[in-house]
Amino acid sequence: MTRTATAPVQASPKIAMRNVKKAFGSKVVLDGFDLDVMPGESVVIIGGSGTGKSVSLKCILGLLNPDSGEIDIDGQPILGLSKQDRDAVNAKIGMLFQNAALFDSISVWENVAFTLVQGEGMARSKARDIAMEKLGQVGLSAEIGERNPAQLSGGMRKRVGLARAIAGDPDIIFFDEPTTGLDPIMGHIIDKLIVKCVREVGATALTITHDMASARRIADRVTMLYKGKNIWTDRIEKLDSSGNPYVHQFVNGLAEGPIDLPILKN
Ligand SMILES: Nc1ncnc2c1ncn2[C@@H]1O[C@H](COP(=O)(O)OP(=O)(O)OP(=O)(O)O)[C@@H](O)[C@H]1O
Repeated sequence: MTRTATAPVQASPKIAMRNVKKAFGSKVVLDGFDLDVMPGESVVIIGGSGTGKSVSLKCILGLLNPDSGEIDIDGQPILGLSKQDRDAVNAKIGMLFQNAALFDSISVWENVAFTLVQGEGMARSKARDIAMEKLGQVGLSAEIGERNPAQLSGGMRKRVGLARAIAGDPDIIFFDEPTTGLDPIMGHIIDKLIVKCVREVGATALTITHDMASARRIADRVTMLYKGKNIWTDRIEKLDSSGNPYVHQFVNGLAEGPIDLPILKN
């Protein structure tokens, strides 16, 4: 980026989470989660199973209400919004679900066009054209668009889920474990498609994963969640030289280290 010496540009975050706390009964899951995601940036949240990665995404989407803290999107506080205002915020967000979450009772293109038709009231013929274009962006033909999702492999279903996530040209895309259930080669292909599509749409991306190979391919920055807090946040290139023993243990999948594994206590 070119900047003039006299006018430094300091963009404000697309997503800002400040001291977000969330407990379920006595179980504290988020205990002061802080994260800024800048416009056009791809941030990956890593952390062990049950550390609250999904809970943090659900708090941004309004599916869960934090107990305290602040979440802003485009500088606007989004906690406590009316349903109508919340829906308007969520209309800016695309989501690729872990299992792709396709409806098997309708065709592939109808899945991709679902929000355009149901949410935005777009005419079916126009929505179909957009769906076919988005399927093309993820490398799927119009012939696939006419098929039933049940006929597709896991990798193809992920591509359809990605096409649906970008169908509305969202400002923000969430990726929930995008490579789970895929073989390493298909995981690599999906990661490359994610990077390409996020760039083409010009979106800001937030991904949760424990697939470190995937994180390295798609992240600009990474934050590690442990015991409800971000214990380390930095550029992905710093992952192997973090100097943080928790990050080191997690990234290298070591059985020995400082990470407290509740499962070993049962
Ligand atoms: N609606 C809920 N009610 C009660 N507990 C919940 C609820 N949602 C999540 N939890 C608990 O919060 C903790 C964090 O869950 P979360 O799904 O965010 O973990 P995660 O880091 O995404 O894990 P994984 O990598 O295994 O998907 C878990 O102990 C989970 O049981």
